[in-house]
Amino acid sequence: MKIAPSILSADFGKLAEEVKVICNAGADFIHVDVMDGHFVPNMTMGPMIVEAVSKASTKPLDIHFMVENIPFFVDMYAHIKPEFITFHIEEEKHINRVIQQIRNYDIRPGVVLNPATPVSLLEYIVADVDMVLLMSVNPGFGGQKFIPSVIDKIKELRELAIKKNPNLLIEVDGGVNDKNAKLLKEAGADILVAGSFVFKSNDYKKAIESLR
Ligand SMILES: O=C(CO)[C@@H](O)[C@H](O)COP(=O)(O)O
Ligand SMILES: [Fe+2]
Repeated sequence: MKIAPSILSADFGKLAEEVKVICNAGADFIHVDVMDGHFVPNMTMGPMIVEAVSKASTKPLDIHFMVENIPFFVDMYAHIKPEFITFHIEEEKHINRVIQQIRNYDIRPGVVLNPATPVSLLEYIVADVDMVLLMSVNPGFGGQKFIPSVIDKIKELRELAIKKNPNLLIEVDGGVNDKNAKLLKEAGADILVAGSFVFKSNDYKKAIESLR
């Protein structure tokens, strides 16, 4: 199981230090939540801050866009060279075009589903992405309560992936903790994002290990 701590819950007053510490504590990826104040009612990090995070990080970045006008954001953040860029399908009319736009930068594309968005919408997309991120909270904020219906969605997506994209990575984001991590793994998740569970603990390494 790979763990991607979300720096949304880190101390932004010492962000570079937090990134270095979390990398040494065993993070596999650094999950970066980019919010624009339109798609979600919160704003987070512009490209200059994400670039500073990337410079401090020894692990690849996993950028989660919660934004409108996705192609504009892809062009604005691509030079940072994250491992993944994921975007919400609820927002994009031309999903295949954006997937290709991300690939043209040699970045691995993924799509994100809100908790109420059905897996069936992925039938003709799943073969074209490297990752699907299933939200287990409504996006916008860290520290929210886990929505358990994501467990059935992971199982459904794993079935679809077996048929259409056996290498697909399934990532889960929102309210992940040491109580639900095992269920998420058993359902078929490959990568767990965790913000408050890791960054609000006194021992990041122990918190990451407990999720794994
Ligand atoms: O994308 C988001 C929130 O919209 C997440 O990545 C959060 O940052 C996860 O935080 P926790 O729920 O783990 O505290
Ligand atoms: Fe996220």
